[in-house]
Amino acid sequence: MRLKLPTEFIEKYQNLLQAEAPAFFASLQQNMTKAFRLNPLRPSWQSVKADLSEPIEYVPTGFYGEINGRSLEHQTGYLYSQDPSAMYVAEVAEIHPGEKVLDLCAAPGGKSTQLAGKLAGQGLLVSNEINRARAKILAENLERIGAKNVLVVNERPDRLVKTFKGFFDKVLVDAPCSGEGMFRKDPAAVKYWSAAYPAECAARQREILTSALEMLRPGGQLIYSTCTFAPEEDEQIAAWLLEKAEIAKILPIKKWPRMDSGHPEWANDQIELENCVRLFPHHFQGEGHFIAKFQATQASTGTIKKKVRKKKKQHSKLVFRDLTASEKSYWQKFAATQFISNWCKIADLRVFNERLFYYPQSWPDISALHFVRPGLELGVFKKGRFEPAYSLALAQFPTESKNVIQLSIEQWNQYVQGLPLREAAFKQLPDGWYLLSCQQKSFSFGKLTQGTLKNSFPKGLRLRYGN
Ligand SMILES: C[S@@+](CC[C@H](N)C(=O)[O-])C[C@H]1O[C@@H](n2cnc3c(N)ncnc32)[C@H](O)[C@@H]1O
Repeated sequence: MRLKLPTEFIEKYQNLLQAEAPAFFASLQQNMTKAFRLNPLRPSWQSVKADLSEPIEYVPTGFYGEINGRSLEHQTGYLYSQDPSAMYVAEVAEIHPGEKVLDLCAAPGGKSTQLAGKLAGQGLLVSNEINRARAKILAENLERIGAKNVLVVNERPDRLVKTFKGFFDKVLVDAPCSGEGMFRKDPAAVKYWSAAYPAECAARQREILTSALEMLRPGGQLIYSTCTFAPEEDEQIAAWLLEKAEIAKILPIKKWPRMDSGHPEWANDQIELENCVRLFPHHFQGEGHFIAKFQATQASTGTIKKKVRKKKKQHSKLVFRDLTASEKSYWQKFAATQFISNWCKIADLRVFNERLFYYPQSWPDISALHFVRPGLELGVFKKGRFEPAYSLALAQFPTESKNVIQLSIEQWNQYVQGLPLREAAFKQLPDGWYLLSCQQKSFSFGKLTQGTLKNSFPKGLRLRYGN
């Protein structure tokens, strides 16, 4: 179906793009280019079952093509579907394992899952999403890829500053925007658009960025991106950032073939704005993105005077605690039967609401914040026992585990629909918890009792399967 573009949108881009405008408008009527990424956190990730015949040159883990969201490979976090232009943002961030990284506007997690892969389990990723429902989806996506060193929080950016002032090596602001690059994917974005909308979004972006700068360490890097073409939200925001005392300079971004430079003439003519990158759908295979990268000064951050918002309500201080002696023994017993080599030291574990989390002491205390995932959930203590969590199964490889049951693809399909499994062969095995694996991909823990594998697959995820 032909997309009906608003007249003011057409006039605006006719003016800005001049001779290129017809090609730009035509590209918005074309089909989207589908792509996906492989997950380097998984063992043998390069030999996953998927069509890898069209690699994306600027993303080492990226490929053009469509994946099946219900496939074993997707459900066990080997593959992630993502717009090819959105994939360049995390590449630009040039993450090194061990860094402390904030993804401030993170749901549903396209960039966070990529950033977590680049951290390779070292350092810390804090993924924040302001919208609670979206934050839960973000947590699920990060769980699925088996990320161990990620905190998922659900806060307004200004509320994060007290906890994380000057803390991060890198902050990504993939800002809420007027979404002009989403027109092809989501025609509702066209209906939402008005000539005034980019300026409204820009005001919100400035607010978010003000908080982002405060959380950057001196000399750290800020990566700013949008999926819109509006100069008000792109070059003009970059120009505004360049005027900030905290920003030393705008860093050049490598332009691969068909990537455009920023347009200084669409802001204040500062030539440095050419360092930004624009991905236009009439030049580039993808929906469209704008990316800019900034270096913070070596001086300390956090000098900006911000509007102080009134607190709506004081929420109670959440309590993380150390394990009790009996919890320690339940956990140690479970770990001894499961792990070939135990990567969770007791000192790195904390209990919150009877749930056990991998949350090393070196990580900042997030108990004053709303959060969705305070570290990797390992399991829950119930009366006199420990039950391992789904998220631990996704972060644990069959090759690292002692108690594994290998299931066929048919059994996997039944199990993820919530069904128990009964097999004669199970009767030979001792009762207890097993890591369930299919084609060497772990997907859940299951409790075996007298030959029946009870179903422990999370109820909320079961509904998404079925034939
Ligand atoms: C472009 S989307 C992020 C996409 C995500 N980075 C990804 O790659 O999957 C922007 C996100 O910002 C969130 N957001 C909206 N208003 C916000 C605000 N005032 N502060 C922070 N985030 C906000 C939206 O809910 C949305 O999830």
